[in-house]
Amino acid sequence: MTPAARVQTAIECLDRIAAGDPAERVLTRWARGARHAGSKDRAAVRDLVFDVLRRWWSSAARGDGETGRARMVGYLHDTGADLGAVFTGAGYGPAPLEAGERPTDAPIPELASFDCPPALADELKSSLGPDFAAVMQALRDRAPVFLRVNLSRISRESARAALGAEDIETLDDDLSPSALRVTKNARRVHLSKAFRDGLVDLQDGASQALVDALPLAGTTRVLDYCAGGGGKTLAMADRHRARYVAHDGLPGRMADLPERARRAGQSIELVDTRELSSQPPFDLVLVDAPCTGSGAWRRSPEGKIRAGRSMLDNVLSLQAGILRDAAHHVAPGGTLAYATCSLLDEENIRQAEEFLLNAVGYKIDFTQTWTPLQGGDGFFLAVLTRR
Ligand SMILES: C[S@@+](CC[C@H](N)C(=O)[O-])C[C@H]1O[C@@H](n2cnc3c(N)ncnc32)[C@H](O)[C@@H]1O
Repeated sequence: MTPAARVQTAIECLDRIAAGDPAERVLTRWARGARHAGSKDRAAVRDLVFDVLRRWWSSAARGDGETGRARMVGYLHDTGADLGAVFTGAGYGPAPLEAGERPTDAPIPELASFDCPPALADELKSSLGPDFAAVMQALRDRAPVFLRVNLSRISRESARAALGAEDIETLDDDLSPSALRVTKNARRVHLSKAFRDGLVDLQDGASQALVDALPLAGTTRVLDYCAGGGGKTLAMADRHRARYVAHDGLPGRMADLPERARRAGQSIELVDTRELSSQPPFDLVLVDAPCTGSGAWRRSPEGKIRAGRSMLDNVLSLQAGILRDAAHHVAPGGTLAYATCSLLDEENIRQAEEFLLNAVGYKIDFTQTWTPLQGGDGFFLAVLTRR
C-alpha cells in the first residue's frame, strides 16, 4: 500500500469507530479483507487510527469537522505533514482537498487542545489539580513500550545485553528496578529469544512500580482477584516466592496466563469464582479493578472517546461490589490492595474511603499514585490492612 492508501484506509476505519464499532473489531475486519496489506501496512494503519483517537477533539477542531477525513486532515496538519502530497487521489489515496477543507491554525478551544473528553473534564480537572494540563497533553502521544525483566532469572543489565544482541535497544527506567524502556525495534520484542525464554515480558513501567509497592514480604498465599492476562500476578511471583492464585470475573481473560507463566517459569493456580469460595483466606488480595482506564488512554485511546458519566457510574458500582467480594478472601491481619489505572479520585481514593465506611476492621495503610508524567500509565494504589 502507498502511504496515501494507508491514510485513506485509516479514514474509513475512523468513520466506523465514530459510528460506535469497537476499534479492534474495525481493524481486524479490515485486515481480514485486505489481502494486499502486509504486516507493515497493518501496523501503519493501526498507528494512524490510534494517533487520531488520541487527538480526537483537536483533530476535529483543526480539520473543522467530525468525519474521519476531517479528523485526519486536522491530525496530519498538527504533525506538520504535507497535506498536498497525501490528498492527491492517486494510488488509492484520499481525494484532493476541496476549498472548504483547509485545516485551521486559529486558536481552538482549550479542552479540545488538550484532547480532554468533555464529559469527564470536571472530574479530570478536580482529580489532577495543577497537573491537569500536563497530563492531558501527555495522553495525546503514544505510550512508551516497557519491558519487565524477570529479575529472579536474569539481571536488568544482562537482559538489556541479550535484547541488544537482537538489535532491540532499551534503557533502564527509573519507574522500577525491573523496568526497561524500549527505544528501538519494539515490534520485534515478541520474536526475540529473551521474550520467548521468559526473561522479559511486556508490562507498563507504572504497573511494575505498583507491584514493587505491594507489601509482599512475609506473605505465603496471594490472590490476584482481577487477574486478567496475569501481568501483575507474574510480576508479584517474580518478586516474592509464595503460592499465587489467579481469579477473574471473566475467566476467559486469563486464557494466556498459563502460557505466560510457563514462559516465566512460574506456577500460578487459576480458579473460577465457585472454586475460590472454598479456598482458605489469603495473606494478600490484589484487586486490580476494572476502571475507566483513564491512566492508560495513551495505550488504549478508544477509552478516551467513549468515556462519559454513565460509563463512570457503571464502573464505580462494579468496583464497589468487587471490593466487597474480594474482602471476604482476606485473612485476619492480611492486606487488601486496591488498584486502578484511573486518574479519577472517584474511582480511587474515594472508592477506597467508601469501602472503609462499610467494612469493619480495615484501615488504610498507605496510598500511592502514578501519572503519565512519570513516564508510564497513570495508576492508583490503596493498601488496606485488616485487623
Ligand atoms: C484492569 S483489568 C486487570 C488487569 C490485570 N490485573 C493485569 O495486570 O494484566 C480488570 C479485570 O477485572 C476483571 N473483572 C471484571 N469484573 C470482575 C468481577 N466482578 N470480579 C473479578 N474480576 C472482574 C475483568 O475481566 C478484567 O480482566
